[in-house]
Amino acid sequence: MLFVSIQKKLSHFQLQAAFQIKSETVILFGPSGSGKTTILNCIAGLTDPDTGEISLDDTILFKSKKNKLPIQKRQVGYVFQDYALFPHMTVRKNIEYGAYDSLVTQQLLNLLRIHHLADKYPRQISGGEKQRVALARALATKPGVLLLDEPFSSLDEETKNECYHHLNRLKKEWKIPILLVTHDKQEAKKLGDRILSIREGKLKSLPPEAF
Ligand SMILES: Nc1ncnc2c1ncn2[C@@H]1O[C@H](COP(=O)(O)OP(=O)(O)OP(=O)(O)O)[C@@H](O)[C@H]1O
Repeated sequence: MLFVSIQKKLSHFQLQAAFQIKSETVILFGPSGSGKTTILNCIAGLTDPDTGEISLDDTILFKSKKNKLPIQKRQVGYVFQDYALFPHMTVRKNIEYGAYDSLVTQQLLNLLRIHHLADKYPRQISGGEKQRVALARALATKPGVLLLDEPFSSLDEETKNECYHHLNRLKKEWKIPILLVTHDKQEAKKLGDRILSIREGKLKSLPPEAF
């Protein structure tokens, strides 16, 4: 379980976030600049809260600026908005980078149905395929939590639906907490078990029916 209870002063408001995520997909939904990426970055360790606590199962990720786990030890899988694949590496090498063991790369290539792309470079594959490679790369480290920052925003409807299908399959097989940022109500409905709405750094829990 992921536990987050943090405070951080941002330029125009105070971020105050408190939530827990079990083996489920929680959507973080809110306008631009409301603090969504900052929450993900605090969990991943790319930025620090001012105060608060973040833990994953029995491991404390953050308790204070002096008592925190380094990024590489956090077991957090993070898929950024722009995928950030390494352009000079093949799909297989991208996934192998930081992989837990060599078997896992092949399993992920199969699971996400991208085995036929293993020897191609990112410039040679489509947006939806890149998206699946980015997911595979994040999962190759066997993370205890998966963070997704608007990963499907630049995809067409058909490719989005395909990615939703893969993500829902992953959720069932991996049983880890997934926190997904999106602006898209349909996406929130299709993927979310729960929805956290955020406005100026304050969170509110919404049932999916409210959408
Ligand atoms: N380290 C920081 N210190 C102070 N303010 C920050 C810091 N990082 C981000 N901000 C500000 O905090 C606010 C929230 O930014 P954040 O990137 O978390 O929003 P977001 O909800 O992810 O937006 P978007 O949907 O546009 O990506 C913005 O006004 C941003 O300028």
